Amino acid sequence: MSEEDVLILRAADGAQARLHRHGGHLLSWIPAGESEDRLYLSPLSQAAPGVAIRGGVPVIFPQFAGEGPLPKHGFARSARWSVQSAAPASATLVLEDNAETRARWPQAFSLQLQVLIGGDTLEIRFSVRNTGTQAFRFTAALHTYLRVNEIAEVALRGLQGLRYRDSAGGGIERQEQSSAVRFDGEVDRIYFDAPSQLRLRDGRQALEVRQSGFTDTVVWNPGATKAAALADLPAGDDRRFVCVEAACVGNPVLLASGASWHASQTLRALAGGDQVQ
Ligand SMILES: O=P(O)(O)OC[C@H]1O[C@@H](O)[C@H](O)[C@@H](O)[C@@H]1O
Repeated sequence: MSEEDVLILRAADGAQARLHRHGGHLLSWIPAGESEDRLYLSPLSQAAPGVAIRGGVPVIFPQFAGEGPLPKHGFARSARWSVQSAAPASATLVLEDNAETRARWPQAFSLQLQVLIGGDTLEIRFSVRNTGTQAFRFTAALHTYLRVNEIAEVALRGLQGLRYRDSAGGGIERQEQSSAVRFDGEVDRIYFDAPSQLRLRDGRQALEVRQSGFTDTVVWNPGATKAAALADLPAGDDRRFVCVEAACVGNPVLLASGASWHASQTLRALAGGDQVQ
């Protein structure tokens, strides 16, 4: 990955983050007082044109997965973003429509991704402005790869009772029965009308995952078999992350000409994962 396109954030309290202009991609986040990354980033990631970085926080826009005619997960994650501002503890990146995006999707838009760090918290604010003369619809997500020590020890709480689409199980709709989602093989689910707060624990450490403006939460881990087919993931690294994605999939957003849509995902590092339920 070309280092000249990487932005480094450092808060006065020691929190750190790194972003890449390719995809407007958050690569890394280390909370204050910690020494290890809370995000997973594949060492085989590439930031090449048309390719998405594997790990960190890919920005999915204007189409989640295969929910429309565009290439999987849309084009924002592999487009080159501009830096609007960068301060020690925050940065704002922007992507506007251009000849390349209009060739794929004939809409005028301005995307803004703002990353703020400090203490135990990372906030990612995402906004979409319709700068054209006609309304458009989109689906979107912040496809966050959370680093975990061992996937078998992971429990994700807060989804019990929710309706979800089981994408790994033929797209059937089910209702979550368990108080904690656990990972034993492929998990690929879109939880609809998700709560604003979830908790992820993996034995050693825990995280609070909040979202606002996004209506759904996608939970994904490829499991060993599907991971083996991902050329940009080292063998065994499917055990080192779980994606908890703040998303809008079930009800695409309809954005009128001149209107803006705002959403965010916030991560808070919690110490002592074993004690956290
Ligand atoms: O390999 P990609 O294109 O980054 O997609 C990763 C995964 O992204 C998730 O959001 C989807 O639910 C999965 O179905 C998909 O496999």
